[in-house]
Amino acid sequence: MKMRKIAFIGCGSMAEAMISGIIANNYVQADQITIMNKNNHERRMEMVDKYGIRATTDYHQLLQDASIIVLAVKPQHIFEALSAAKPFINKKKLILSVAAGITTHTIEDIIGEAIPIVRSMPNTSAAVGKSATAMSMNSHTSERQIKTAKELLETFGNAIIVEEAQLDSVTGLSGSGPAYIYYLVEAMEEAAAKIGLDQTSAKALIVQTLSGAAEMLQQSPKSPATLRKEVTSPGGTTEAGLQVLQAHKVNEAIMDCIIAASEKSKQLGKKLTAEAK
Ligand SMILES: NC(=O)c1ccc[n+]([C@@H]2O[C@H](COP(=O)([O-])OP(=O)(O)OC[C@H]3O[C@@H](n4cnc5c(N)ncnc54)[C@H](O)[C@@H]3O)[C@@H](O)[C@H]2O)c1
Ligand code: PRO
Repeated sequence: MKMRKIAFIGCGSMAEAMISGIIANNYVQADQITIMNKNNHERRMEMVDKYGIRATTDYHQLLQDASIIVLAVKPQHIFEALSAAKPFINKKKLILSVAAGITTHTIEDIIGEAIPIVRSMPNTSAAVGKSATAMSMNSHTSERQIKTAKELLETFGNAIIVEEAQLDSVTGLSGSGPAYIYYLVEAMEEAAAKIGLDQTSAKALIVQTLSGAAEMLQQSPKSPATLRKEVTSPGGTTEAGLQVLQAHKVNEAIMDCIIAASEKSKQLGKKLTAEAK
């Protein structure tokens, strides 16, 4: 177990997903994590009670002993949060941002100092230790700090290192990705009800189907297209279903969806960079 202290600026859904993974994996003791949010006292207390972590409303208290500062506020609140935190940030502390679209350059500009920054994009499956995370870092981040950040991110899933320019694409693909899957499941549940299946049976069948398909994709050397063809008997039921997806151009819709999300990540970054100047 590491002795370092971790401060979370922002304690919403992404921070909670990360904290639960960090604690479940004994990366640090719960009381080495301190959180702060904007003004939601109840939420802070809920997190303290649930995880045994600390909470504060004071930036000095939050950051004075922290060696890792996790930035987990919405992109539009980064400027405000970092401006308040700035007096307590120095180059000995590692900033680990999860904010969509916000570049390490923008963070450095707001702080006004050359500090180590890791920018990452996890997803909410961190809550069950299954996040697909990508990370990149600025040139002030040491090898040791890169290792530290990767280890921390790996407490709640897989983490890969990418070029920072690729992080907006990662955001559109896997950062937002769980939502696309949940959207699909919502539709599958509605369909199941329409064709006469009860909710409990439908949920069990859908979840096992998803997890089985994910396991196949992981374990089998076959491509997704080959695996799809193996389910699709000529003239059979799957073919009848897939024809409807093709008629609705669902593959194009999915591609457009991921492109739109990654474009939005780029725009969020540009907007904040412009505002920060
Ligand atoms: N939710 C996701 O699926 C997901 C996935 C990957 C990355 N992210 C990124 O994580 C970040 C947080 O997203 P979220 O979904 O957890 O949002 P959220 O709205 O659930 O949480 C945001 C938190 O920031 C706090 N906050 C706002 N302004 C603040 C300030 N000035 N000082 C301190 N705290 C402040 C809020 O009180 C809240 O606790 C975003 O930047 C988002 O891009 C989210
Ligand atoms: N959730 C955040 C958003 O929707 C970032 C990736 C997933 O902006």
